[in-house]
Amino acid sequence: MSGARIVAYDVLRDVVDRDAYANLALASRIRTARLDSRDAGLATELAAGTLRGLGRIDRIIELAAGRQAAEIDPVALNVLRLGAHQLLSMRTAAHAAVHESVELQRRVGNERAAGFVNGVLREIGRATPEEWDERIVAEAKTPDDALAARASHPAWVLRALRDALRAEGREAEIEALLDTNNASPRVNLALLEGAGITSQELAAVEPDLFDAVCVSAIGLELLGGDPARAMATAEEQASVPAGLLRVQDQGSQLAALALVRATPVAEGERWLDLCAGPGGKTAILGAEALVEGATVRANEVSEHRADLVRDSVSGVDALPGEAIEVVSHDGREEEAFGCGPGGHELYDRILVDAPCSGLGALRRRPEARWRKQPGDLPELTALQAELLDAAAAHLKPGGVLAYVTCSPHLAETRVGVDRALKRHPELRELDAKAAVRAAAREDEQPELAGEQLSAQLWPHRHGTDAMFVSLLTRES
Ligand SMILES: C[S@@+](CC[C@H](N)C(=O)[O-])C[C@H]1O[C@@H](n2cnc3c(N)ncnc32)[C@H](O)[C@@H]1O
Repeated sequence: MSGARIVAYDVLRDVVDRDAYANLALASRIRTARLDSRDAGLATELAAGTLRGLGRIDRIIELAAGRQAAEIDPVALNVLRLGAHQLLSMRTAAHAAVHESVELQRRVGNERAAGFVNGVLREIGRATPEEWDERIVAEAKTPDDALAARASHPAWVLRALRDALRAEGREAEIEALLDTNNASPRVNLALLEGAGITSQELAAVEPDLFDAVCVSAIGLELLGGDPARAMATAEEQASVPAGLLRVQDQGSQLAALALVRATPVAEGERWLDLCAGPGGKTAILGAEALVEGATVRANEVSEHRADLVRDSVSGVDALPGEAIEVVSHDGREEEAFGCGPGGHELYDRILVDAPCSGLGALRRRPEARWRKQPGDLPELTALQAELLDAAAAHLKPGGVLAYVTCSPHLAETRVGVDRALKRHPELRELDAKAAVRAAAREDEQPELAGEQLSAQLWPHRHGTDAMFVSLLTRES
């Protein structure tokens, strides 16, 4: 019985039965089990792949078992899910997947259910994955249900993603997007200003570790292996200061850089990151601010996440220059902006990286699609509007406000921006597409569709999370 399979089973149970976050559970279980990097990779693919595919996998298990998933013993169901994922998506040899799953059932559950696990997985192994997909599609009630079942997304998420693509005339790309959401993304890194070496130079020094052919001007892709080890190698071999090479999605990099590239920066500018935790974009802004002669204040409502921001910017803070101020307040309150009684602080650039549904990062958060509900949206969009209003009130004339979400859901993107523009006639939208292009590598310019000035990035097109960026300025 391989350690990887036991870790994957434990993670599945942590996430499905105990509401844990898959990425945190994986890191902790892999560490405790002391898996080597090969087994860690296998455990990650088993657990994350099973969680992404849960909708499709459960449907197929139900057909093969002849009963509803809710009627199956929870331990055996999780064992079956891992086994089915190996048979349907990892193309593990059927005898190996069945044998390992039966052994796993004996180890973590009761012996009596081992025969049931054996029977259901053998039944699944009798047809090809394509034949199973035909069966689940055939019994779906609507075409949306059929696509949602095959591509393992809740139908409401599928519709929200398709609406956002349709707004750009790209509705036909929905299947490509859903398939990309189901694949493990490469680890992306950002190499911050102040590192003394560009991302292209670092990739040239360590060609076995990094590839710099990617969309963000400061981005790198990890070619494989452990990110922590790769970062340590960059420190040792290329003298990259600690904390300046960081794991970060490239869409997230482009969103932060777009705020800086939107207009020329003047010496002494004051920047505010209103919803900063855990601080990925704050670190980029801090490093850029050192070069541009600006200062950064980062605010985050949660004390714990404000501590994560402090950790995140420690590498930038160690560079000579102005330190980044990190505070913890509700971004809708005056204190977040550093206003004393009667005072009214204004900023040249404000980032509102708003709390959102996260539907743009489904690749990276394997369980997220099953946890979100359409009912979450009204509360989120109300909070996004209030944070935007508070930021607008503290934007200098001629300043730039970046409204960013890690979601392409129209209610959180265009609709939110259009409503804000109606509430604030003093605001005008800038060309975010141009700013995102200015943040991208010259030879990897992202193709950004749609007539609006805002920019929507897509996993299947740009290899990034589906980040949305709108840039607003206050008329002088
Ligand atoms: C999308 S995340 C920001 C990600 C971050 N900018 C980064 O790149 O690492 C949104 C953050 O907003 C915080 N938040 C939620 N409500 C808030 C509020 N009322 N005021 C300020 N921050 C808030 C959340 O705790 C969360 O850390």
